Amino acid sequence: MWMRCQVPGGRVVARKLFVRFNSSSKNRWLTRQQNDHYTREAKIQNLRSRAAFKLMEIDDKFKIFCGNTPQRVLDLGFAPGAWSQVASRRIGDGGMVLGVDILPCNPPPGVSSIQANILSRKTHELIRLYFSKHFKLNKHDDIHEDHGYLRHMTEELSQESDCETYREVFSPDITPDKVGKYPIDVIISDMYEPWPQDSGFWTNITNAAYYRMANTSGLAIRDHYQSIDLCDAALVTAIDLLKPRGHFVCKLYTGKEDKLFEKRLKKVFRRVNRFKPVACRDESKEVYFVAREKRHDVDKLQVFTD
Ligand SMILES: C[S@@+](CC[C@H](N)C(=O)[O-])C[C@H]1O[C@@H](n2cnc3c(N)ncnc32)[C@H](O)[C@@H]1O
Repeated sequence: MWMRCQVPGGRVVARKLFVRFNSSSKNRWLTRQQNDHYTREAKIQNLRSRAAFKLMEIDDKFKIFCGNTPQRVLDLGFAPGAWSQVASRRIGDGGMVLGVDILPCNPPPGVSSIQANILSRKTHELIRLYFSKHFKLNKHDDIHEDHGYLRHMTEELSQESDCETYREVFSPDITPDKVGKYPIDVIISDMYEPWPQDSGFWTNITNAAYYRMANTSGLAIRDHYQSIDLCDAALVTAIDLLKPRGHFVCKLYTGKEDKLFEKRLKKVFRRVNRFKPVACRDESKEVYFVAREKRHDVDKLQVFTD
């Protein structure tokens, strides 16, 4: 496989990438994928990954989406896009789905996306702008060229400040608060390990290890703590942007701090359930928290004070 890399001095060169698989673990992985009912079914239903079935189960049980109401949905860690597909099929006509992922990924039809790190404040601003101004992030123009996302790096955006899209997004004459302080009805977060990437390798953020958040390591403790960080980031997003009575779904790799995270959730939401969909692999340490009916007047500081 060839990869484009930046070398000191800024030059971009092509380098051959050698990936060595341990053949027995590769075979085990391939056999598991081929025999997996959900993987086959995802292909048949034109869904981007088997993860779609987890969200379907969650929604069937907890009724997160209302088919007859146009909801605004934020999908954190959306790539490759299966949850966004489920959300956009299950919300009412006129609803909006925005996917955010640190990796570049073209969103499914009807979904907009930002390539951005959820740990960055700039990302929160962009999410708010998207939902309040209703601009389309995946249209093809000079900012979104080729990739269907808006880059969140300030310096990149300011280089584009002459273009029409920049003015459309950031011009002060459009009221950002068109939909109020809390513009989102549902936040879903499946953030964790990167999906296997097959394009977009040139992108700075993909190759900059510093920005990459997590990758399942098989070390339960490490996976758990990194997962808790991402869950807290998703919860902060919910406190800041989710409307009162809104719903929140969040994946967690279980461990020592589950109870602490659940306690935080209970300060923000009236109803909190822990759920492991049948579609999760048995050996997986993941569970989902389904938190419904966000409380009014949540105090962020108080939520994170134990
Ligand atoms: C398991 S995948 C999500 C699968 C997705 N729900 C679907 O149905 O297709 C987890 C995603 O979280 C993303 N992610 C991890 N850390 C992130 C961060 N700090 N900000 C944004 N996305 C992140 C990864 O890049 C990866 O694509």
